[in-house]
Amino acid sequence: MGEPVDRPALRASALRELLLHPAGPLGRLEVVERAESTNTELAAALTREPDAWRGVGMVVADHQAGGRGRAGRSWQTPPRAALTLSISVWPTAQDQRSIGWLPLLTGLGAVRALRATAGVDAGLKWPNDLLVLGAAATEGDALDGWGTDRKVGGVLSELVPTAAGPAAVLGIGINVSQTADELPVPSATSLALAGAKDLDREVLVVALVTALAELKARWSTAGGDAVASGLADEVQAVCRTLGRRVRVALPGGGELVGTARRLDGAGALVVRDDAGTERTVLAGDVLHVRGAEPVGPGQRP
Ligand SMILES: Nc1ncnc2c1ncn2[C@@H]1O[C@H](COP(=O)(O)OP(=O)(O)OP(=O)(O)O)[C@@H](O)[C@H]1O
Ligand SMILES: O=C(O)CCCC[C@@H]1SC[C@@H]2NC(=O)N[C@@H]21
Repeated sequence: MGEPVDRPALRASALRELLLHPAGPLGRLEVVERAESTNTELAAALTREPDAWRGVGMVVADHQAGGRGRAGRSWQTPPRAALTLSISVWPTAQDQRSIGWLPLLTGLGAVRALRATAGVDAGLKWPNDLLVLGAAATEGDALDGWGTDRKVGGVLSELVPTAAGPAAVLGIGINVSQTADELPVPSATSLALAGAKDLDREVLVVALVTALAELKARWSTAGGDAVASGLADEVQAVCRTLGRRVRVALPGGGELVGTARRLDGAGALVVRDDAGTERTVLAGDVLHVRGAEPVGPGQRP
C-alpha cells in the first residue's frame, strides 16, 4: 500500500446551501460522517418518519463502511475517497409500472454528471454499473470481456414499503479519488485515475442531483413513460451493453449467452441467443452480466 492520502471532508454547509433552498431540488438532506450503508440508513428513516421525508430526500455519507451492491454483494470504498449517497423519491402508481427504468435513469443522470464535471467519457453497463470508457490500457485489465471499459460506480435501487406508500431509494456509489491499490477489484477505476485529479465531491453531488432533477421532471411530464419521454432512447444511447455479446448468469445456475439487442418498454434487456430466439431478462432476475467472446464466425449474430 502507498502513503495514507489526506482527503477533505464533505462540506455539509455548501451542499445545504446549494441543494436545500426553497427552489432547490431536495426537500431534505442529511450529511453524515459515517454510515454502514446510505441505502439502509435512508430506508430506515423513511420507514420511521415518512412524513418528514416528503419530496426528494438525500443521505450522503463522508464514509460508508458497509456499502451494498446487488444480490448481497459488497461495495467497498475508503473513507472520503468516494461519493456514497442515496436519494429517495415517491413513485406514483403509474411510475410503479415502469419501475425497471429507475436504476437506468439514475445511471443516466450519473453519466451526465460525470461527463460534465470529471470530463470523462462515461457509460452504463446494464443493469446498474457506471463505466469509464477506455480506462484500461488493455482488454486484459478491463471488465471481463468488456473492451477497455472499467467500472467506476454503480446504482442500487430498492423499493421501501412505508406507512405513506412505497418509496424508491436510489443509491449511487462513485469512485472519486482512490489510488489503484485502494480499489477492491482490478477491473475498477476512480475518476482521479481516469484523469480528474482535483474533483470536489460537492461539485459532483450538485451536478448529479441537478441532472436527476431534470430527468425526473421530464419523466413526470410524460406520465412516467420512458419511451414517450425520449428517456429510453437516451439511456440506450449510453448503454454499452447493447450490441455486445453477453453471458448473463441467472439464479439457480442457468446462463444465457447471446447478443444484447435493446431494452424493452420496461427497461428489461432483450438478448438474442445463438439459435436466433429473443429472450428478455429483468434486472431483478439477473445475477451477473459478463462480456462473452464471439463463439465463432458461423455463430455470430
Ligand atoms: N468501489 C468499487 N468499485 C468498483 N467495483 C466494486 C467496488 N466495490 C465493490 N466492487 C465490485 O462490484 C461488485 C458489486 O456490484 P454488482 O452487484 O453490480 O456486481 P457486478 O459484478 O458488477 O455484477 P453485474 O454485472 O450484474 O452488474 C462487487 O462484487 C465487487 O466486485
Ligand atoms: O455496483 C453495484 O452493485 C452498486 C453499488 C451501489 C453502491 C451505492 S453507495 C451508496 C449506496 N449505499 C449502498 O449501500 N449502496 C449504494
